[in-house]
Amino acid sequence: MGLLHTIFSSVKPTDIFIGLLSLICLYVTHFYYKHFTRINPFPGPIPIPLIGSFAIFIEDIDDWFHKLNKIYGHNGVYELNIAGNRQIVITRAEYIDKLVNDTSAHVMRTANNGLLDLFDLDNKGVGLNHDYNHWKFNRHLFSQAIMPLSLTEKPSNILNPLFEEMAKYWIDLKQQDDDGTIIDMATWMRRFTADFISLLTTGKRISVMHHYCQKLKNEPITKEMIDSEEFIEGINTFVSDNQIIFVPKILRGLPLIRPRVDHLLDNCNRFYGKLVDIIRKRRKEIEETITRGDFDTKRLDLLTSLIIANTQYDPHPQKHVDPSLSRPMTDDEIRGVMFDAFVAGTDTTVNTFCFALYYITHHPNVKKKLLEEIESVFRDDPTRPITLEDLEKLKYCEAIIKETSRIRPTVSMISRYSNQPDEIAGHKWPANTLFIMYVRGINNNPLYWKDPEKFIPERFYKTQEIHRNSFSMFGGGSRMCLGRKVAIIELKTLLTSLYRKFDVELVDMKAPLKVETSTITVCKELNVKIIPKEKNQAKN
Ligand code: HEM
Repeated sequence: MGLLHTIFSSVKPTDIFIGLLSLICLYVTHFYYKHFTRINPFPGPIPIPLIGSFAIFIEDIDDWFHKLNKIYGHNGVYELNIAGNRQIVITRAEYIDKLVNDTSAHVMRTANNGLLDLFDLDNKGVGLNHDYNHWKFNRHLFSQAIMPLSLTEKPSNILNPLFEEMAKYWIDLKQQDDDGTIIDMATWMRRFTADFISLLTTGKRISVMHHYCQKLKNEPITKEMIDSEEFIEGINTFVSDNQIIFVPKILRGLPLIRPRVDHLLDNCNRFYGKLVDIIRKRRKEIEETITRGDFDTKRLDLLTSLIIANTQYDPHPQKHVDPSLSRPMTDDEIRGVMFDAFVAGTDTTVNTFCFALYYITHHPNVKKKLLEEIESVFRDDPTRPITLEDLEKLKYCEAIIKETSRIRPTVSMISRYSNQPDEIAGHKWPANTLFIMYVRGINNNPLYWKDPEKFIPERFYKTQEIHRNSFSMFGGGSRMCLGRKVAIIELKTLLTSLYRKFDVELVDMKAPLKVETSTITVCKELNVKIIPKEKNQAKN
């Protein structure tokens, strides 16, 4: 004790300061030594210790990637350091082949050194699940529940009346002397897709569109209105700020980061609670219908399919070679999958739809061709419900959706994490390397696309001329989007329904798209004027 006391009492504040300074110098020297002696050095911004590239905290991440692509991406690979993690960004189609098509090696999406476990996402659901066995089990059951749905008229049977309902609200909101209604399409679509996914997954609606309309009409606030707005808020907050989940644990306590983590955590826990409530209620309803003997296995929604999968009530019991896939799901596992359905299945469609609308309104020739196609398919009755057969015929509409996703993808960065040594882009990489496929860069690379900045849906008619892997809307390989078929049905139905009934004008033709990127590029606002067709024709 005496000796320790003597040592500490002889330490002066300047000694502590010098000690700390030496430690920092050592850390910084070590950081840059590692940086400048790294394997396969590729061009990219010089990182700052601990932080990496500071720009990520101040710029829109997609715009920043786009800018870096122009400066460093000429040879198809550049690199970044984000919060101490090296990321290899791939911008050439030929280099991503192995990442998307080698289904066995590149299954993981992240290094899992961030806060995934704090948010209970590291081994839950599908999208961010880092535990291979849990991911495989969840993906298998999610796919088994959603894929057959997309081959039936079920999505269309939900979408048709839901659009009619939304159209009624818009007309209802029109001022008497106006020829149309000015709406923020992004806000409406967020509500439409949430109602759609809720009906598709649970068979029940959350009526967010209805409550939003009540709010716009200044009707008295009810508990249902608050509940449904909270539901939307739960999805929106996660979509807008989920990047914070990838911040390394060591940085969590920093003053700029802690409040964002706490806010998102609070939001997630509330949203998880709502989903668990829905699942428990449905389990109870199923048990009651089974006891009464009127359980209907024909009208299954996604949630019911997940609850009864691999139980004696499963109408399509499957024998698996892999016995780990044959057990029923727990409520907690179903909650993870339902969370993905709402988070991955709503905003992606909203943004693609809003971007498409923006491009259509800026390209009268494209709009004209779309209207002609709609006219030719619905010549018999322009007001009848849209069927799967109609959607098959709407080829130009599909080309517009693809061209929109090429020029302005809503998911512009897709990651793959290699936990074993690997060879990518002609270089050998050690285990634990994170690769980012920069979709926007590849989709707009003049090597594969003539005049990439021009909006030309006709490109997608000549599929044989499209360079392999040069267009990615739904990713690829074993982690390819599970909702891709539903998404295309939804987008085609929405565009067709909208242009059958209304004409659409942008409120400000000069304004650029208002976007913000987290892991996806979100359309913040799209103000449009919706003019009912009869009125517009009368005016012309
Ligand atoms: C226009 C709409 C959509 C777009 C652009 C889109 C895009 C994507 C992309 C790029 C991925 C990553 C694929 C990869 O890593 O290779 C993905 C994953 C996923 N998507 Fe979609 N998606 C859309 C709609 C939907 C819908 C409607 C659902 C469900 C209802 C859905 C569910 C999922 C799920 C669960 C994953 C994670 C798959 C996994 O990690 O195994 N998506 N999506």
